[in-house]
Amino acid sequence: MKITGFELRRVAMPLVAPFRTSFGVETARDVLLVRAATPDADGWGECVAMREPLYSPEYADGAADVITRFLAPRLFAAGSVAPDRVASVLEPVRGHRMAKAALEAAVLDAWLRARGESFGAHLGAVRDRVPAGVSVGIMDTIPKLLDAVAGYLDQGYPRIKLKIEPGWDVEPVRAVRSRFGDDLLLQVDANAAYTLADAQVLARLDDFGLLLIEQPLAEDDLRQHAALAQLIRTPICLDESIESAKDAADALMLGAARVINIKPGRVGGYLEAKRIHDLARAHGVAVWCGGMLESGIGRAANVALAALPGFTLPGDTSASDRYFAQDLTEPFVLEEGHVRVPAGPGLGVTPIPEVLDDLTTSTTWLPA
Ligand SMILES: CC(=O)N[C@@H](Cc1ccc2ccccc2c1)C(=O)O
Ligand SMILES: [Mg+2]
Repeated sequence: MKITGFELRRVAMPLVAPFRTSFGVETARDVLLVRAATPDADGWGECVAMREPLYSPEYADGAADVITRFLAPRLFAAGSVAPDRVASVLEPVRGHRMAKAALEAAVLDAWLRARGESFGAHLGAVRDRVPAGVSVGIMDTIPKLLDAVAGYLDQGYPRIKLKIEPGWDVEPVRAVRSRFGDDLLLQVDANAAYTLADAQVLARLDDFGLLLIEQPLAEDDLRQHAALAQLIRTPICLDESIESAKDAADALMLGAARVINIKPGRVGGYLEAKRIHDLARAHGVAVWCGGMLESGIGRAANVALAALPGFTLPGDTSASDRYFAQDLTEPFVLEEGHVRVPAGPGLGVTPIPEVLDDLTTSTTWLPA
């Protein structure tokens, strides 16, 4: 695929409500979008890096810089690049997986639009809609948490994920479980806030029949997660720790995880995400699609990925209005607890020009 250039866009998207996790509070999404310009079609990719390197070492300005100075030039120098060659062309540049994932997704989207093939069809989707879970932030009080959960259940969300941290864990989970009953699909996400010394507290969560506990320990604590797995009954799911299929293989072999949260940006792209899906499936291990508060661009690709057969748990593929009053694309809506997989060529969605222009804070054109 001949690339004539990449456009980098920064887009400021206010959140409908502050979103608090163990690593901080977000009130707006600072999105880095990549548009791949080719003679046949334009393609879009979303870089999921946060504005600050609080979830992982990448951050939006850094991703824009590494794309501008090191990644885009390599793709231009490679001449015509097929989507499944992008990762190997960029491999000599160490790390920067979220930046690389955005470029690969934009090239893949352009290539698929030119061929009239959907993202889902290309990845191997077997469903035309996927169940959508919702991630609920840390709240000031338990009554406020219960109100928020009640609101999401009223909207029809089939799975609730609660952010936890030391001091906000057993009691909120106990309150949600006792208020909404034992049949509620309920899980927690610590975003690496605990250490092995907290095993006793984490073991108290075993009483609540959780689907999983996500990333209780540090992202480089693979051995410690394997030790924790011997001390608690709740299945451990890894997020931040899994940056490649190799990491997934290590985690499964070590017994550090029984479930994997797949985030295409975190693992370097949708093609690596599919490889992790295939590996987990071969081991009989469930995966689900995580979320990074993506706009409709990243959300469309995530929903297509979540339609693969091994995605047997609801993901954080919430409707657009979970985060944004106005999405960049036609909004993803919740219908009987599911969101539809776009069926059109490529992502099947495109940014709404007037919305994009209204929310864009900067645009950079990188000519081939
Ligand atoms: C839906 C969910 O919980 N996502 C992440 C955490 C997270 C939280 C806040 C974010 C703010 C800006 C960008 C990415 C973010 C990711 C997770 O699963 O761990
Ligand atoms: Mg997580």
